[in-house]
Amino acid sequence: MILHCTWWICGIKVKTQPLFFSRNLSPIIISGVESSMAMGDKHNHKDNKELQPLLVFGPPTIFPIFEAQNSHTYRFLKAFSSQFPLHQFLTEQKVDPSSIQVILCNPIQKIPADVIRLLPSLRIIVTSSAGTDHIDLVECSRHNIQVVSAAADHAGDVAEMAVGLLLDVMGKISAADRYVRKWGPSMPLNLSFGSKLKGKRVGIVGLGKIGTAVAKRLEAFDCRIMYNSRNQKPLVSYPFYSNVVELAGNSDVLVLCCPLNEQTRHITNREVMLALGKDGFIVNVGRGALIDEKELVQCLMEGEIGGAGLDVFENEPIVPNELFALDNVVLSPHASSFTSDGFTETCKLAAEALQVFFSSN
Ligand SMILES: O=CC(=O)O
Repeated sequence: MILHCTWWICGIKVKTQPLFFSRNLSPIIISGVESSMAMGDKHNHKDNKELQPLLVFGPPTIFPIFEAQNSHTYRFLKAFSSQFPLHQFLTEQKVDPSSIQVILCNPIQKIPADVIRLLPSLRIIVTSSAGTDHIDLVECSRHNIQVVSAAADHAGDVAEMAVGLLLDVMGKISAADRYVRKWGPSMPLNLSFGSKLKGKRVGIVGLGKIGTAVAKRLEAFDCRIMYNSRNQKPLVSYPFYSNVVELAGNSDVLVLCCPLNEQTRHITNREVMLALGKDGFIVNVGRGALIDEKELVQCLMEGEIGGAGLDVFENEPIVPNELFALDNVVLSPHASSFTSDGFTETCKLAAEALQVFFSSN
């Protein structure tokens, strides 16, 4: 059987094969970090039936990958090439899946059980994310495959994105930007007013490292912080709500920061959004499936909530079309942790993880 990886750039299938070999000549799949920049492109891989690769890494991307010397993938490859003698393939390649020992992936690229079963020599999966919900961990443990998160400590980066999305959607900054770009000399200023963040009641769902970093930053805006998490935290003085509907009912803003698991999937549903109310805002920097996306789209379209700032989506990189037409939504391509500094650190950690693995196994 032949493993065939295809990359997409700006919706165009390119014959670029991001495969290279580690020092013991086991192929490593680079599954490209830029694929997380893929939202908004209609030509996603689901639409393309002409080619049926076994694995499709790198759905349509916004930026050219291999030309851009400062692109994430380029830097990712470079980080590895200082550790391993790499042979990077820039033309279409076919690889025997039984020789693959390593997968490098980001949180958008699902590694389900059937992919794992296709790779009998797979020994380690290194993900650039803190979350591992995109990997079938049960199947990995069944086959003794190590899963490593190489995410740098990016709580601060994610928190900054959360605050940015919130300021943007409440202040209508992106909507205003779109408006000004079409602004002719005779066009009246008719953009509706935004809301201020100062003094708002903010309910944080998941008060871990990221949630705490969000709270700290929002305190500077005189926001009143409250939270929901699995358990009340004894050393935290913010009001605790064990029930998310009640938290929403007492908040002007909900910020979702918790990991995705069976307890948190769709933790924000229509009932929560109705409790938040027509002037309420939601920011999601956790995982798309923390919100029931269909119900979110409906609530946004019907004005049941004021707006949403979303860095994550339920079926990335697919974004519901309805959202593109809405001005009360700000969209970001699961990019909160990809600051330049953070990503450099992640590359280093991923390279170290592989080095440690191969020197001790
Ligand atoms: O999504 C990003 C992460 O899990 O680190």
